[in-house]
Amino acid sequence: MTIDDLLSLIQPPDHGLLEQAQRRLDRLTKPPGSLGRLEELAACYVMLTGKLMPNIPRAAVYTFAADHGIVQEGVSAYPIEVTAQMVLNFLRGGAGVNVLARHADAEVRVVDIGVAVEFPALPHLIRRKIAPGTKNFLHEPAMTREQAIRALEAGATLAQEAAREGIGLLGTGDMGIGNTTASAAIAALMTSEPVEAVTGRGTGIDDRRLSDKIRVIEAALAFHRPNPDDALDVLAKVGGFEIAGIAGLIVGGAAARIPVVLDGFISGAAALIAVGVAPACRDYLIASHRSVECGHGAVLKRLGLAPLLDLYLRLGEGTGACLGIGLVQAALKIYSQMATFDEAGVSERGTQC
Ligand SMILES: O=C(O)c1ccc[n+]([C@@H]2O[C@H](COP(=O)([O-])O)[C@@H](O)[C@H]2O)c1
Ligand SMILES: Cc1cc2nc[nH]c2cc1C
Repeated sequence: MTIDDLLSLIQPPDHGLLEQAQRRLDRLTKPPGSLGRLEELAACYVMLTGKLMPNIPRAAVYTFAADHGIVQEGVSAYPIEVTAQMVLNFLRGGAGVNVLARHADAEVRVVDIGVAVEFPALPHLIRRKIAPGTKNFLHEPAMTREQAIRALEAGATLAQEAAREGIGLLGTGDMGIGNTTASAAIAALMTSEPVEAVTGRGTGIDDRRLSDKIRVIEAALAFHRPNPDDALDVLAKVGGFEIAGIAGLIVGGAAARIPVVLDGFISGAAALIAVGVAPACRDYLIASHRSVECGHGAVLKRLGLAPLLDLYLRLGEGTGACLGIGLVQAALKIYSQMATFDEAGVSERGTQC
């Protein structure tokens, strides 16, 4: 199914269901609203999925891995080989995202959508490579428009397959040395913030590399002049394959009525692309956390999302998404397992106050 086909499938949320869910929450044995954003999460899940009494959903975090030609400009603290090495770590279950996914009872699904290394057939690696890394976008477009569309469609198809398997909650994750540079370029364009306001230290670069990174992004944007009203143009000129895959997962998730829990800065940049391509998918997004990466606040503001957590995370992989998934699951357990005032024989508030 193409992205254009999916656009027509994204349904606007049913606000009547939001009210019905809130009425149930208000009958539970607690002062109304006292579980704060957990109540909001449960009611939103009901509204988005159309299920008034949902089961606790099976959750899957998709960690999209890809490489970036822009690393030739010295924009990361780590060498490009780390992307492929971390893919193997994910597959062995030893990375941060694996640990937090186990904690949240979520599955990690690792997707090679553009790693520079050709992997042998490895159990559980989802092979969707569009190309062995992007081009260096200081000098040429990161990818062709056709590649951008194929990467988006690969992500969207994964979401649709997940829906058919009965997955009821999706998480986004990324692995790609150099991808905070691509994400900052997208963030600057799509939030209209100056490059220096949305460019951070990524894996931990020093002051000199940070100012070089800012200059590289400014030069690339001046060279390509991507059109911020054309998300595919932005993605193709300065994006990355994992960013495209995540954007596709979001669009496909929304089309299948599955809420999508976003990870950090890279997932935020991907969400800007997804919303640019399909504005209606914004409703299906849940921001797990606000990353240390300095552009993430502006990205979330532009998306109109309030992060659930602010834990000074900056790992990526889907680690924050796992924590967010745990909160959605907690919210749905409250919604479905807490006793009502009637069931528990607890007195509701009288009129005396
Ligand atoms: O998720 C985030 O907010 C985040 C912030 C900083 C770095 N990262 C991770 O670090 C890698 C990119 O950093 P860099 O410095 O190579 O651009 C990539 O694999 C990301 O998953 C992730
Ligand atoms: C070790 C390492 C793990 C990561 N996970 C996501 N990005 C990463 C970058 C590095 C360098």
